[in-house]
Amino acid sequence: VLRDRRPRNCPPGPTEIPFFGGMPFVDEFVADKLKKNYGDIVMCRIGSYRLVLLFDYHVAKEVLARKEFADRPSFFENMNIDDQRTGGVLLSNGQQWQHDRRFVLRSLRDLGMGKSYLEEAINMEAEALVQDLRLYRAEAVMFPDSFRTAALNIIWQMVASTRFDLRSKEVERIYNLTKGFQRNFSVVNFIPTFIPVLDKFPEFIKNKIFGEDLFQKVLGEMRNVVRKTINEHLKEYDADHPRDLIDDYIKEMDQNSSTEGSLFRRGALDQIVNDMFQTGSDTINNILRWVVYLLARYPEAAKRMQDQIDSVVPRDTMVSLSDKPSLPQVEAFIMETLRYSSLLPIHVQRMATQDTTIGGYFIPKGTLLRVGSYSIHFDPRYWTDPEDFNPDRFLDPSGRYVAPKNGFMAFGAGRRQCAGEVLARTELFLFTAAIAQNFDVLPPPTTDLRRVKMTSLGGLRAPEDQELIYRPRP
Ligand code: HEM
Repeated sequence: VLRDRRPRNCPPGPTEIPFFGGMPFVDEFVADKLKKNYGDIVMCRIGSYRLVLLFDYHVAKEVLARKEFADRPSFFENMNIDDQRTGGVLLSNGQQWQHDRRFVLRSLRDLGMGKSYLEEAINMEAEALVQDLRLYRAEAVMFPDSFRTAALNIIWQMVASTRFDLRSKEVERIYNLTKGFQRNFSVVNFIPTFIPVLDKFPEFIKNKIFGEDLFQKVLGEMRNVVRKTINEHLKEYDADHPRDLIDDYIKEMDQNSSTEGSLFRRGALDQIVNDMFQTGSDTINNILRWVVYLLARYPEAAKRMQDQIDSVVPRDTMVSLSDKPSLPQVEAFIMETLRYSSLLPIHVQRMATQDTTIGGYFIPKGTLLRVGSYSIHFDPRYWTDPEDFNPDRFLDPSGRYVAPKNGFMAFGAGRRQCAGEVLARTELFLFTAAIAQNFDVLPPPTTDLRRVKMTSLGGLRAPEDQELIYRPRP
């Protein structure tokens, strides 16, 4: 207990109980209270770990770029489906992470991230989405399943050359797997991770109390889906015609098969594909929920966007990336959606790999680190009237789009900045433009959208399920 005492000159924070720690769970509201009580750099205990939360943009940007904060926590490896548990991008560290991240960025770029091939694929999906929304005939419906399928289709086409029908049942099955963690897991499941002594309990007790077998079951199901897809690719692989990210990787494995210690390994590929699934579909699905919710809640902003689209693109033509410079209203709406939604309100954990300091405070090795992007995005030091949804904040007096200089943290920063940012922004632009061009999104008559609560499922902040009307524009 004595050894466990808080070291001197650590950042301020709530009282700790030696050995057991402090708070079990931090969401954006808890984080906001911590910021109000203790300032921009706060330390709290989560079980046996110490966690530093950063709430100031400049501090966060500087710290995220540092080498000693580039790692994810070591317990992330428990969620890795690689047999060596070191592969992939999101959960891994060190040489294998660098290697796999470089491969993923290169492969996504070669497959068209930000290029016309990708634009075609996204616009095909956007067109299918528009057709699907028309099928509801302006009746009030909950957020449609087609959002999640369209999102999954883009990443899955790049990774595995597969596209699903927007109402496919197969997608529901795959998607439920990626949601499995979120739906089935509460903070209780992670208690043994944070209080390692509990990990020594007998298996049946851990299963009963902490649902550990459920965790392994979901992980196993994901591993099966991923492995089946890769095995099919291995059978069909043609070295002269690589089709997608999996083929690109198989090619590298082939070419490096005689190199001893090559990091191109089957297990790493399993986890890379899993990463793409986990990071590439639900993020877009949830940000699309935000887009339609905000279109319905702020009809004046929607109208300004629609008027501009109509003045640039004929109604029967899809908006393209080359129209972007002429559509600052769309760009501004998207930036404000990213700020206002703060989709990842508290970013993915990093971990200090050595004793270090932040803002003059001592940070011991092994301390977890998270950035409170929700607090940063609503910080009056960087944003005027931050509680207002106001796309105009990104437009200059002549209506030109102006990128924010400070205070924006939606995709993280530094070495582990979101690997799919370009893809996400491209999807967001084309999907938002397609929906606004084709529909007036409206609340059902007696619904007050200001009352809609936000959920934080799996760490993604989004409006809870909500009926909206997608009325085709005349
Ligand atoms: C609006 C959508 C998205 C948002 C707001 C978002 C945000 C983020 C954030 C905040 C991080 C953590 C960065 C850090 O630790 O500093 C991250 C990591 C990551 N994102 Fe995204 N993301 C989005 C969409 C995507 C998409 C579509 C992909 C698909 C490829 C993707 C792939 C990844 C990966 C692979 C990582 C891990 C990077 C690493 O650890 O090196 N993200 N994202």
